[in-house]
Amino acid sequence: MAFGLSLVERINRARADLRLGVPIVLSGAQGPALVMAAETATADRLDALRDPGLVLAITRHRAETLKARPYDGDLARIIVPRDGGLGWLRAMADPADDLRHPMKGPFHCARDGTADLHRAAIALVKTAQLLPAALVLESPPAALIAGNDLTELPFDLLAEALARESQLAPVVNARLPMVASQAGRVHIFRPRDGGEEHYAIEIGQPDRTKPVLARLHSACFTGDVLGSLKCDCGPQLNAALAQMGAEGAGVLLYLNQEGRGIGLANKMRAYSLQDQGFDTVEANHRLGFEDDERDFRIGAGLLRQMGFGQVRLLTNNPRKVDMLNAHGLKVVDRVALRVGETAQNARYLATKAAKSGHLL
Ligand SMILES: Nc1nc2c(ncn2[C@@H]2O[C@H](COP(=O)(O)OP(=O)(O)OP(=O)(O)O)[C@@H](O)[C@H]2O)c(=O)[nH]1
Ligand SMILES: [Zn+2]
Repeated sequence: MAFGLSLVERINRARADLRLGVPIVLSGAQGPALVMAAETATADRLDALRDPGLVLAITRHRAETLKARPYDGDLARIIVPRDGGLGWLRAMADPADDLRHPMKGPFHCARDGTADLHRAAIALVKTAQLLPAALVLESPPAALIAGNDLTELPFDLLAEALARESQLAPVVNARLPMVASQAGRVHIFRPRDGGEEHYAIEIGQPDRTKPVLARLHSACFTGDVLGSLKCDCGPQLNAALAQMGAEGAGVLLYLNQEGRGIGLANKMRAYSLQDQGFDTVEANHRLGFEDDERDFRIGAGLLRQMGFGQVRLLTNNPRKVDMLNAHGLKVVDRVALRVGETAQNARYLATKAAKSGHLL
């Protein structure tokens, strides 16, 4: 292994930079481009980037709300107006004040050239769990790059690197007696790509030659820890563990994909939009996200790595069944998990059934 930084290591550095409001460089055949996340951009750096060619890349979902033209299909490249300051930028990225200030346009959108660079910039900003909006300046003045020690990524390799299935290394496992079962064991897995750690809770000693009772649970701080009434996550977590305890065997994967993969801060933004009347899917879209940003391959990879080939899957989500079947697991049975319905989450559950294909 070379001593210098690998692409994955550079990507992690770039992610940290973007979260801090530091620009990064995407370099390609057309020369370098500067990228900065709209959410964390500072006024000084925005001023330094100001140029007639400065573009704000947003996803088609955000563009739809803003009534900007997504000439590139999945995204729009809005030319940053000369008087577009930090307030304008934040309001473009963050829908919090959309209803109070609905008319932000008209916008001029770029349609020449390709948007591959902008697409890669948005993907990277998303993996930093920031709002999916990125400032992009192609062909920047050399003085902005030279000597500024900015993290540089080869843009042509970026999309593939970000889409690659993450490999998880087992770190440690230890016994954990729980209310649901005395015979609990927690395994910690760490992705080699620098992403979030994920956990497996093994109950008893499941026979690897038979289908195991399994659950893929996505982290929900509000539901799992705080007892939120807005979703059914906490009761689902406890019911799944209880069923595994009662049967004496099972495996629950606790995947750190909070808010269906958008992170807790963005989920709270979505909750705030839900208080303005939007449903769970509409709220994600207004923020610029897909309704589900989770990488379901992680669960399949973890189960395989732990030696499981067949599962009885506790879920109401047919996408989880399809994903496991497509990635080397055999779902021999889907076990429904309907618990924790409240007056406050009735609309949320109805929306998941109507729009996300959840089974009632
Ligand atoms: N973005 C967003 N995420 C939410 C919202 N409510 C709950 N979540 C997240 O949704 C995820 C729920 O995941 P799961 O329990 O795996 O649920 P599921 O995909 O509905 O499937 P099953 O529970 O298996 O039927 C968690 O990551 C929660 O944090 C919301 O309104 N917006
Ligand atoms: Zn939840």
